[in-house]
Amino acid sequence: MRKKIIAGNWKMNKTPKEAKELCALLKDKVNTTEADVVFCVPYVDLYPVLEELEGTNIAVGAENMHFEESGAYTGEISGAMLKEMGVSYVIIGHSERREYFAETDETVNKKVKKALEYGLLPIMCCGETLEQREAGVTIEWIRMQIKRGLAGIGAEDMKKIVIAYEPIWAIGTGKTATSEQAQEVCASIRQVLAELYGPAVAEEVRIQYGGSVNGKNAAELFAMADIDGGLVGGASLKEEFAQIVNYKK
Ligand SMILES: O=C[C@H](O)COP(=O)(O)O
Repeated sequence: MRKKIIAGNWKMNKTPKEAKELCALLKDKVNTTEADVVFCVPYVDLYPVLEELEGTNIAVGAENMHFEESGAYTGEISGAMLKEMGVSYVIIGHSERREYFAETDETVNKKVKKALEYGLLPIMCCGETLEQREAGVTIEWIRMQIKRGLAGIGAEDMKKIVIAYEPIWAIGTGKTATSEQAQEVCASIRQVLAELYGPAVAEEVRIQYGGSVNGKNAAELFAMADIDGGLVGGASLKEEFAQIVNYKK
């Protein structure tokens, strides 16, 4: 049985002071779940959040990292820097990074490899646009993103990676994929993982759904056979996140 993993992606929200306040509001309320809980926060919030969450079961993640070791990459952050701070997870290839910061499956692949090298657990994102869904190419597109993102990664490393399926049309729009739509794609991701790594590895990998997850729809989405939790944007910035994390209660 796969353990659920529910991660908040704060995106470009919360100053360090506000980050501490949000942690203080949420930590006791989310520390009680059986699921793994991760707060993925802006770089400048990592220290205050790590400090505020010390002694809880809540893990801390970054929202991005660079694929190079170090060097002349002004404004970038390396895997080594994140690891030394005590960060556990890192989101890689979010659709907003692909859209606004020219990330490609190739850079995603390099970042996933570098994260693993530093013992960071990647949350690798994939997802289709509305046009792709309407054109009926969703599964084909997702299969390609998964294969390219994971190129050259071995089975043992694969077990450490979390895949987040986020249909772009459902992000921040209030338009959630139905649980059947989300399940269909998550099952197809597990299928491609089985083809690449064998069924045993595919069964171990955790696949999240993301896109307008909220306190009301979380239980139904997370009850689907191949959905092992969520990557939550907007609702992770408020008390509602506790409701999502405690979806069983
Ligand atoms: O990473 C999180 C997703 O982009 C979902 O964002 P949302 O929950 O605000 O739709």
